[in-house]
Amino acid sequence: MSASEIVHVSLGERSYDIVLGQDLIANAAAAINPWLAEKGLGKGTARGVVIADRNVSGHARVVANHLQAAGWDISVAEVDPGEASKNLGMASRLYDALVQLKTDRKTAIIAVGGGVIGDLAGFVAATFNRGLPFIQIPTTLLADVDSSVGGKVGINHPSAKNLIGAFHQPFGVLIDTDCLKTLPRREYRSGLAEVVKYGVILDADFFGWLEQNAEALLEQQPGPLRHAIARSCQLKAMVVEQDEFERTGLRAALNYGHTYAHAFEALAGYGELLHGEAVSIGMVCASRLAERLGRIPAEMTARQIELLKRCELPVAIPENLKVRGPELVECMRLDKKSVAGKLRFVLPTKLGHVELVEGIDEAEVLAVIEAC
Ligand SMILES: NC(=O)c1ccc[n+]([C@@H]2O[C@H](COP(=O)([O-])OP(=O)(O)OC[C@H]3O[C@@H](n4cnc5c(N)ncnc54)[C@H](O)[C@@H]3O)[C@@H](O)[C@H]2O)c1
Ligand SMILES: O=C(O)C(=O)C[C@@H](O)[C@H](O)[C@H](O)COP(=O)(O)O
Ligand SMILES: [Zn+2]
Repeated sequence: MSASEIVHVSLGERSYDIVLGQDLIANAAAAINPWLAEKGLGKGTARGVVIADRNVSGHARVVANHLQAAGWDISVAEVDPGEASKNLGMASRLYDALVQLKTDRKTAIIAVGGGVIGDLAGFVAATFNRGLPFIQIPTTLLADVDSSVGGKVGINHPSAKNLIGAFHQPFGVLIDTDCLKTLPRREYRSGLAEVVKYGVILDADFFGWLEQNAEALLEQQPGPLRHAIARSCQLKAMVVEQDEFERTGLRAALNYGHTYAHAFEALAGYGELLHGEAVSIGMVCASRLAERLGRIPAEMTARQIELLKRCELPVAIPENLKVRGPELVECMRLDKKSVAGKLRFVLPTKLGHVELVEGIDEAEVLAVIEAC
């Protein structure tokens, strides 16, 4: 077993560590206790609620049993798996559970699961009692490389993704790659889309490395897997440190492909397309849009498509999904990057660099969808 590594996210008093390794959750207190102590929550106050879904109840039990054995007063709240659970109704049921448990401001919310659990539990942690300590224990590749880091938490509105939310940084992120051993293959591939995203938006060398290692990553070879997760976390941390609240436009880079993707997810019905699948198609659309506007050569889109295909991700809208036409643009208008009802897109300029662009003709936006 190799040693853990740490990526630090430097955000003043909201700073935290991402600990990455194997065989970590069975000894979670070793990481979590110091995180609580650093933030002024002493050992004697170790109280927590683990929030998980049914598919990860095994991993949640390992965490809960261990924390209990380590002296914590621990409870577990379980929600139904899947994107359809990331809503106000489920948040409300969790609030009820926290009331029942007499949750106080020193009770830590511990999210054990994928991005749905992290976003939902994080949103509840951000809002209950005006904010509870929050710990992320991701169990999907997507959550390892993206959703557990950076503090965006939230729930979907029926009309648009992540419309209701907050910025609520975790006290720490514990990534145990052994959890991925139980993850279905389709879900694993979905996470690869966000990994490819980092290469396109921030790091041409990393994109090249992914081209060299796509098959090894698909096979979950430990070395390449660990490098992909660590590099993704480093890149996300670097962006979040510079623009935590998405004010300057820098953090918007992480939204590459998401203006299209979020509309696909909402219109198809939450859960039909996995988030990473939608992001994969959305990146192809955004890249084609940049091409149509003369911002990049066709070769750059072709390289992305090739890599995404090798990651066994979709690069075109599936025939059976009714996500084309003007209603798609209406849905996109609800995107949080929009200003005064005008769409803004994250578009590549070259491999490893993107820009936030406004004033794009909607006919171009729609033309790209027809081509996808
Ligand atoms: N906050 C952010 O910065 C951010 C970033 C990216 C994505 N997201 C959000 O994350 C969500 C997608 O996250 P996701 O792809 O992890 O989906 P998910 O949380 O729905 O998990 C995928 C599926 O795998 C199951 N699962 C999870 N871990 C497992 C494991 N180890 N073994 C077996 N089954 C397991 C889950 O029960 C679920 O059915 C979307 O809602 C997206 O909007 C948020
Ligand atoms: O952390 C960010 O910032 C991101 O944009 C990461 C995205 O991968 C993620 O899907 C995020 O939830 C999108 O946020 P939203 O505010 O655009 O809904
Ligand atoms: Zn995403």
